[in-house]
Amino acid sequence: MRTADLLDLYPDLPVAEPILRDFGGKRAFFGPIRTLRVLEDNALVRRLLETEGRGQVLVVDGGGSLRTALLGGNLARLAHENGWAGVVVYGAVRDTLELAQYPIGIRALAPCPRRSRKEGQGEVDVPVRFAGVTFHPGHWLYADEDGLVLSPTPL
Ligand SMILES: O=C([O-])CC(=O)C(=O)O
Repeated sequence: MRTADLLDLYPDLPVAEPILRDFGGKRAFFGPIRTLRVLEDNALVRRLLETEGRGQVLVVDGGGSLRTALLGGNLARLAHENGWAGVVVYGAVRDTLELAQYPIGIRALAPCPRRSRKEGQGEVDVPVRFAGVTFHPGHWLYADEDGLVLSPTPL
């Protein structure tokens, strides 16, 4: 269902502030949320995307840093191959031409050509907050051209 229709039905659903740009090959996507909190280190992003996605959406709180890219073409291909519905990054991505070729949702603040560290620092499946909303692991995310909506249950 379109996010606008969801909001007509459920006007109180949390809507993220429109600060994220669309980089993926699929503009509308949805799924249950997994989360990560990292800072300029994307080893955990790879570790999660290496697992079966089963239609989930990985939400990465990168602290809003635009100094390094947390996702690029290789990780986007991995996400697609492993069945993730999308990746939402509060931070930067790179290889943007390649990202647009994979039929998954990808949202991020901006592009940045510099790679991230690979140390594996960060937290997995903790509630993360950005764009004025809190993303809880296990809650559902619905995204399309109009916005990004959250729900504690599938709609
Ligand atoms: O490996 C990285 O740090 C990110 C990247 O460029 C890719 O996913 O291709």
